[in-house]
Amino acid sequence: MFERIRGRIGSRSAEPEALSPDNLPQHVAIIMDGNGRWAKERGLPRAAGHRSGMKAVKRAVRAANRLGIRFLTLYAFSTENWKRPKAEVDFLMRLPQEFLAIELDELIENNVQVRMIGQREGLPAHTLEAIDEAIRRTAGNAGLVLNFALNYGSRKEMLEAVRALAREAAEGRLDPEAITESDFESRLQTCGMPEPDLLIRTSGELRISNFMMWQLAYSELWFTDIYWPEFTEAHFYEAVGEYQRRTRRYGGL
Ligand SMILES: Cc1cc(N2CCCCCC2)n2ncc(-c3ccc(F)cc3)c2n1
Repeated sequence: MFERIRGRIGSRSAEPEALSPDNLPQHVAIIMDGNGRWAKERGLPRAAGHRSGMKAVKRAVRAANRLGIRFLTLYAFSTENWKRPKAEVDFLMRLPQEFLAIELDELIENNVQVRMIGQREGLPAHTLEAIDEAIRRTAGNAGLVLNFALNYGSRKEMLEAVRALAREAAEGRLDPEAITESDFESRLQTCGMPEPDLLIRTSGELRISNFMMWQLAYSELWFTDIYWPEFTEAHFYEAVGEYQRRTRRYGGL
C-alpha cells in the first residue's frame, strides 16, 4: 500500500496539555469530508468510508470533551446530499440511529447534550425517531452541546429566517427599518448558540459548501488534507493549537 504523505500531524504540538485553557474556542464546527475518497483509496465501498467516519466522530467528541469545548457542530448531511445514489442516501439515513445505538449511553454519561439543525421535512421517520429520542434523553445535560447538521443548508436556513421576518413585518408586528442582525440571528436554527470560533474542514477542500454561512463570518478556518476517517484527537488538538496561535491575546481582549 503506497504511503500518503498527507495526514501526518504537523510539526506543532498536538497534545492537549500544550493548549492554553484561557483561549479555547467556545464553538468548533467541522465539515467531515473525504469519507468516499478514503474508501476508494482502499478499494472499499463508500459505505465503509462513512462507517469509518462515524468512528472519527467519536474521536472528535472525545477531544472536544477533554478540552471543555462548549459546542461542537458536525456537518453530517447537506441538502445537496440527496443527489447521491438512493442506496447511499438510504445507508446514510440509517447512520444516526446506528451511531446513537452505540454511543448514546456514553454521551449521557459524559453529560453531552445532543441537538440537530437542518430540515426535519424529508428525513425518514426512523432517522427522526432516533434523533428525537437522543435530544429528549440529553436535553437536561449541561456539558458539550453536540449539534448535528442534518439535511442542512445555510441558504435555506437564511431564506426561512427572512421569510419569518417578512411575515412579522407584513402582520405589522415588526418595523422593517428596525430589523437588526440580532433579529435575523434569532430566526436562524442556531439561535442561542455562539457563532463557531473555529471551522475545521478535512480532505483538502477549501470551500464553505453552504454551511453556516452567516455564522462563520468571523470564524478561523482550519483546513487539512487528511480524509475525515483519518481524523484523530491529535488533529483536533492541532487545529485548536493553530486557532490559539492566530488569536493570541497576551491577556488582552
Ligand atoms: C447522516 C449521517 C452521516 C454520518 N456519517 C459519519 C460521519 C462522516 C460524515 C458522513 C457520514 N453520521 N455520523 C454521525 C451521524 C449522526 C447524525 C445525527 C445524530 F443525532 C447522531 C449521529 C451521522 N449522520
